[in-house]
Amino acid sequence: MIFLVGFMGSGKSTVAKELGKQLAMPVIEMDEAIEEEEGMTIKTLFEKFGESYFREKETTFLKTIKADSVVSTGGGIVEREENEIPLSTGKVVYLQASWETIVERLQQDTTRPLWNGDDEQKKKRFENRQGKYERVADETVVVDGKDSDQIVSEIIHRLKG
Ligand SMILES: Nc1ncnc2c1ncn2[C@@H]1O[C@H](COP(=O)(O)OP(=O)(O)O)[C@@H](O)[C@H]1O
Ligand SMILES: O=C(O)C1=C[C@@H](OP(=O)(O)O)[C@@H](O)[C@H](O)C1
Ligand SMILES: [Mg+2]
Repeated sequence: MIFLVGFMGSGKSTVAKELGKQLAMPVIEMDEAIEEEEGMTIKTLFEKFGESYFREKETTFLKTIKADSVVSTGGGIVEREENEIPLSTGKVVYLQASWETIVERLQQDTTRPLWNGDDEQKKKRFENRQGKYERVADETVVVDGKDSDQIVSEIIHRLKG
């Protein structure tokens, strides 16, 4: 199992697809799976039931993953300490992006419920999570200025070595 972790916009969903292809492993996109189970978008789910409801679903789903796969987690997977147990059953790869990269990529984004409010609030969330990603990571890959092919190659190289 390979878990990709990192802040919103670090490229987990994009990289997971490519990495799965290259390694011929199934890809599990946690947000998509939760959207299917709940029959609504993450955005609507947050609006209707709030963040803690989503976190429950996220933790429950994470625990059910059994197949050897590439898992694209949501950026908030590190918000609950109990998620560290299922994460520790696989290799955790942290896609580390700078604040500038995140802002550039998510400037126009309206789909992520926690990518809202003023910049200071968003940056606080970003800074608060850095140590948490580092804590769960087996490997850290800096993504700034790299395309997904480069990132995928680097992940494969790291996991081999
Ligand atoms: N290596 C990359 N270089 C430039 N843009 C990227 C890269 N990886 C992803 N993106 C773009 O950044 C945005 C967020 O990517 P996404 O894979 O959804 O991240 P995450 O799942 O970590 O939130 C998307 O618009 C995506 O096309
Ligand atoms: O960082 C977060 O708390 C979240 C990140 C999102 O996934 P991405 O990291 O793929 O954007 C999604 O799970 C939800 O909107 C909450
Ligand atoms: Mg994603």
